[in-house]
Amino acid sequence: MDRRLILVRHGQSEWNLKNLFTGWKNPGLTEKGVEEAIAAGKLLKSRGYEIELCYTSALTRAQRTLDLILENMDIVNMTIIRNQALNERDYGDLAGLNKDDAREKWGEEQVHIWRRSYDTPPPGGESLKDTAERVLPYYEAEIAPRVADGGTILVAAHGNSLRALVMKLEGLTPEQILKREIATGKPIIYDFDADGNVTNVENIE
Ligand SMILES: O=C(O)[C@H](O)COP(=O)(O)O
Repeated sequence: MDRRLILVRHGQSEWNLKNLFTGWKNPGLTEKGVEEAIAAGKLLKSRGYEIELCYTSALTRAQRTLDLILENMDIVNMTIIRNQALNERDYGDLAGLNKDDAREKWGEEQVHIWRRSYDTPPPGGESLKDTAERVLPYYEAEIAPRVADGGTILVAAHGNSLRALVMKLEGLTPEQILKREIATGKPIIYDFDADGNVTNVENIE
């Protein structure tokens, strides 16, 4: 029996394009973001996956990405569970600021620490650790049991909510997660054994 989890970061958003910190703000997808989501759907369809259930965040860019993926897999009547536990990390006071302007103001290194370190939060926002502390309990309580039931579960979420999950699923250290980037619209596929251990990881494009 397959026990599979597919993670996809939303396609490029309007604020990704403008290079703005986004977090819990709610911009839509750009045309490129729509194309990325369509391509992800076609790719997953070509693999022949039968999706049992889908999860996404409370934010439009992830929801729309999931809708486009399902549409392009020719899937209708899918159960989609939306929960803000899967939202992007809250970027706090940085939300809406330009990332290059922030580098000029606070320096390259400080901004990199806010964006990629494990436990240093941006001012007024969530660190990756804080993000993991809401993503992982939700994953353990709601998603992991469904994966264990068998079939393929699809999650469309965000760069940092997915980094929190990837860190756990791949057993990465805080140093290793610092370097991990999650590309928009590129599925990451995990297979599990009956004991819930990851047996295979595949990045497809
Ligand atoms: O919330 C955001 O600004 C981005 O989607 C992710 O940001 P990051 O690349 O700084 O983690």
